[in-house]
Amino acid sequence: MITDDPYILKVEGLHINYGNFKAVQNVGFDVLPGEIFGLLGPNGAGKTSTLSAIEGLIKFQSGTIIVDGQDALEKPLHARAAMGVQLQSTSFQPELNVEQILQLFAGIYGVPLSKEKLRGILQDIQLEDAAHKKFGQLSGGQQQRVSLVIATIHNPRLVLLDEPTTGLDPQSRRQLWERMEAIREKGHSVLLTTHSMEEAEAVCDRMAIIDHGQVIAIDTPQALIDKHRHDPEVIAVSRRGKITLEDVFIALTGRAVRA
Ligand SMILES: Nc1ncnc2c1ncn2[C@@H]1O[C@H](COP(=O)(O)OP(=O)(O)OP(=O)(O)O)[C@@H](O)[C@H]1O
Repeated sequence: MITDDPYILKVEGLHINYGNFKAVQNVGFDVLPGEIFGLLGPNGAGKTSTLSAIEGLIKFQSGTIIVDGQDALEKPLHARAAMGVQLQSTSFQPELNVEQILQLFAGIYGVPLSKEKLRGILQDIQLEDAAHKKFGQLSGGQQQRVSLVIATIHNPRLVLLDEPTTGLDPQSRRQLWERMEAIREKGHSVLLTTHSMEEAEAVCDRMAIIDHGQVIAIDTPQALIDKHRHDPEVIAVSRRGKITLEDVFIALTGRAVRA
């Protein structure tokens, strides 16, 4: 199915079950070109499951996922070519060094990688001196930079990042935000999951809050605050007299800690 819809990703009526457990129920949202879109939700809400279904890594029971105008089930290769996915560190062969990993993935995506281009990439991610280090020997921030380069090496229109800044120091986190914004400036899009309200406010153009496998709100971070700032529950959870996105999030998803 080819569509001329304005979005780069459209998810509709997505249901994901693990056995009898309904992890994702009727989830729907879309991501526009040149947009950074955040998926937020408490632990176990269904964010990673949703991302994994979009990436084609897990089967879903029903629903539609359209990537770059094509149904991801009907045209999985087209969908994958349009997407860049951040891999887990366990996806990298432990015996390969940074340079070899970049060469390997450039080869997989059919991207020519001359010595100059490779050097340019390493310079850009400040890893010239670590080119011969194995992935596991890199710091968390360095690993994150390599993962993002690999996810974007084929210049995909949509980049999917699952909690990309968890564990990063403020400097690395800022740099990653700037890299996401550079993707947006090209007119490409980022879909990320995060637990950080600060991150959502700093970089997300729009966000969806997912709870118990269902989308309970979609809007810009500021619009969510403005819409709910007078809700009694939001006022009740607020601290120091200031209403924040986190207050709105906790009021909407409840104060109970998830398993
Ligand atoms: N392979 C699986 N088998 C069974 N249950 C699973 C599986 N993967 C996830 N789940 C369950 O599905 C629900 C949604 O999990 P998911 O990882 O998508 O949530 P999440 O929002 O990404 O959570 P977190 O913020 O903790 O990463 C959870 O209850 C989880 O325990």
